[in-house]
Amino acid sequence: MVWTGIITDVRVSDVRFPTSLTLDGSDATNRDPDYSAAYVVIETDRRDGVTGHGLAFTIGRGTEVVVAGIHALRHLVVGKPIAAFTSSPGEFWKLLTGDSQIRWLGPDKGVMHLATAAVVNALWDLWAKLEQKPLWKLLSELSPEQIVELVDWRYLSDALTPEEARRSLDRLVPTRDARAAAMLDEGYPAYTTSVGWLGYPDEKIRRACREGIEQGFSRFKLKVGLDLGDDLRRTALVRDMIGPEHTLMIDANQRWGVEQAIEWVRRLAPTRPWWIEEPTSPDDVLGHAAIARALEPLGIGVASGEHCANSVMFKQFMQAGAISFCQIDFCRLAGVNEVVAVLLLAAHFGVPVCPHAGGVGLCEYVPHASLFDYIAVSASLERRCIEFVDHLHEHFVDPCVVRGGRYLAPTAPGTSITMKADSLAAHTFPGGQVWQDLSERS
Ligand SMILES: C[C@H](O)[C@@H](O)[C@@H](O)[C@H](O)C(=O)O
Ligand SMILES: [Mg+2]
Repeated sequence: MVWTGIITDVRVSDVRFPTSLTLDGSDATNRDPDYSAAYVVIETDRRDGVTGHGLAFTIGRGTEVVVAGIHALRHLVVGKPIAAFTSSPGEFWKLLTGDSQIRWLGPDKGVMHLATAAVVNALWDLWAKLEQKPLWKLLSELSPEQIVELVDWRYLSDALTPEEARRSLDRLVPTRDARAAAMLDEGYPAYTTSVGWLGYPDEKIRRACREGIEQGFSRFKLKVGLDLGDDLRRTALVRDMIGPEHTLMIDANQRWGVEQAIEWVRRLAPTRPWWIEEPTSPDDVLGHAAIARALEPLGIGVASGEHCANSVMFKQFMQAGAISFCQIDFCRLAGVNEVVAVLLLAAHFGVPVCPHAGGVGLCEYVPHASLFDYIAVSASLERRCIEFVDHLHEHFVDPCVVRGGRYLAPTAPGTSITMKADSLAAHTFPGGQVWQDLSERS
């Protein structure tokens, strides 16, 4: 279908939620996050008034810098026909990431990459709404050739060629429908991080574990990394609460050096964590590989990706055997196109993808990636689960739904990221009512 219409505007808001007041989202490095987003709305001249929404997740201060980054991309989008994106999304992605002057600010990393993610994902939201399909369905119905076209292969084809990717996608086409039906029936396995933010006192952790089990979760993630004594106590507490049959994961949010990570996690090993997440710098491929080698005999995997800058970095992590779980982030990578690139790489290297979703809007986004992965790319649920954090869903028009420890398949057209207008207005920084009230109180 060729969609008519011209993109007429890219509007951006700086929206922040004061989560630091309750320490929701806190970890050993990010001690007081205010879950925030640079929020984009793409407008067109179409009579149906359809708009494309997208966001880049941030944690408070600095959101204004991402907003400026999005403004810097305007000239690449405004005035373009919608069909320039929908007929060749891969070419459009290269245009957005390849501006001959802006590229100097990256390439493909940092603030401009976050800004690009918000814009790319807003374009996909627009397209999925026009098609009247949730994003996962739109992606899962693309042909293998169309999927391969989404990806910029320039820096990836030494590890995986587009022809190889197309052949493995081809093999799964006849069975896609059965997996899509299973997803609609059963949903996708989730794990919860809401039990273990670093700033939570023990009693709150106990309560959250009890609630998590009642809600049907079997996998629980706890923040570690600040104080070994606290970690020994808290990991034992969670293991005790969830019992030997359930799964515990731990997340250090980049707190340690390589050797320190190995020593610290060895001390926590008796509580049998399934993975240690972000043990060290997110850029240290060989450091992660060393940690992975040291912890493998203990049955502890290394997970990383929420700060992995781009698909080239993911390629190296996988080539080096440095991660046993790939945690794509829907808006740290430059949106859907680059997420698809990493899903293809992960399937090729046999690394399970367990998307990062600890933030505002990420739980809304990532089921689309995992459902598509299962239906069209990896066809496996083994060692795979999507993160769930139970915060701020009430601000979205089509919030994610998790039941019995599984994400239900999103059904509304788009990417599920459209925020309610009154939530957006109240949380806009610094002028929204919520921030006005807080500044009057202080
Ligand atoms: C600041 C954030 O809440 C992080 O702690 C969070 O993304 C976390 O690393 C996670 O894995 O969910
Ligand atoms: Mg994490």
